[in-house]
Amino acid sequence: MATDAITAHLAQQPGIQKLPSPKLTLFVRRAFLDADTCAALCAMIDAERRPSTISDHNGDAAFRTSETCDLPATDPLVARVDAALAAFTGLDPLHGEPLQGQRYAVGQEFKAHTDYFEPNGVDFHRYCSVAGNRTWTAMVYLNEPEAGGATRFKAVDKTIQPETGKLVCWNNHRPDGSLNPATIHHGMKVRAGTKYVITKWYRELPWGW
Ligand SMILES: O=C(O)CCC(=O)C(=O)O
Ligand SMILES: [Fe+2]
Repeated sequence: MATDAITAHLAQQPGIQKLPSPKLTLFVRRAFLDADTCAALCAMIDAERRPSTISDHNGDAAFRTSETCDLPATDPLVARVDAALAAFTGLDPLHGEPLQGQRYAVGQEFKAHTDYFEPNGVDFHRYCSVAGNRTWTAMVYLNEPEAGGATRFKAVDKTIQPETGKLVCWNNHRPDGSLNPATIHHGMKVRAGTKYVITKWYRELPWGW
C-alpha cells in the first residue's frame, strides 16, 4: 500500500488515536497486545538479550545503553504478533525487518534519534542497499516501569508514557515521500523498574525473508 493508503487504513482501526499534528503522522492504540502476550515477550527478551547497537556512530558511548533481543520469526508467538502488526497497520510483512525486543534497566536510554538511516551517513549502504530505507516504525510497550521510560517526540512536543500493550506507530517520511526529521524521538531514562518494548521497522523494499 502507498503511504497515504497506510495512513487511511490506520485511521480506520478501532481504538486508534492520531496525533493532531501536521508535522508528524503518528498513531497510538492502547491495549493492542494483551498482558499475557506482553509477559511472554518480556520473558523471551530476558532470555536472549545482547547490548543494543546504533548505526552512524557519533562518539557518544552512552547514546543507546539498552539491550536488544532478536525475536525468532519461527516462534509461534512472535509470528502471531508479527501478523497482528501487519494486519493492523496494512504494511506488507515481507517489507518488515525481524521483530526486535528492547530492554532498559534503571538509567538506560536511547537518546534522541530518528529511525531512518541518514542517506549521507557512513553506514547507509551497509544497511540500506538491499531493502532501502525504513518507512514506518511500530513499537509496543510490554510493561510499565515504575518511573521514567517515556518516549519523547520533541519536534511535536509529545511524550508517550509506557503502558502494557500500547502500540505507537509513525511514518518516518512526510506525505511527499521525503524523510521526516520531526520523527526525532528519545527513549528516556528508566528511573525505577525495567522497561520492555518490541520494535518493528518496515522498509521501502522486501527485506529478503
Ligand atoms: O524505547 C523507546 O521508547 C524508543 C525506542 C526506539 O526509539 C527505538 O528502538 O528505535
Ligand atoms: Fe527509535
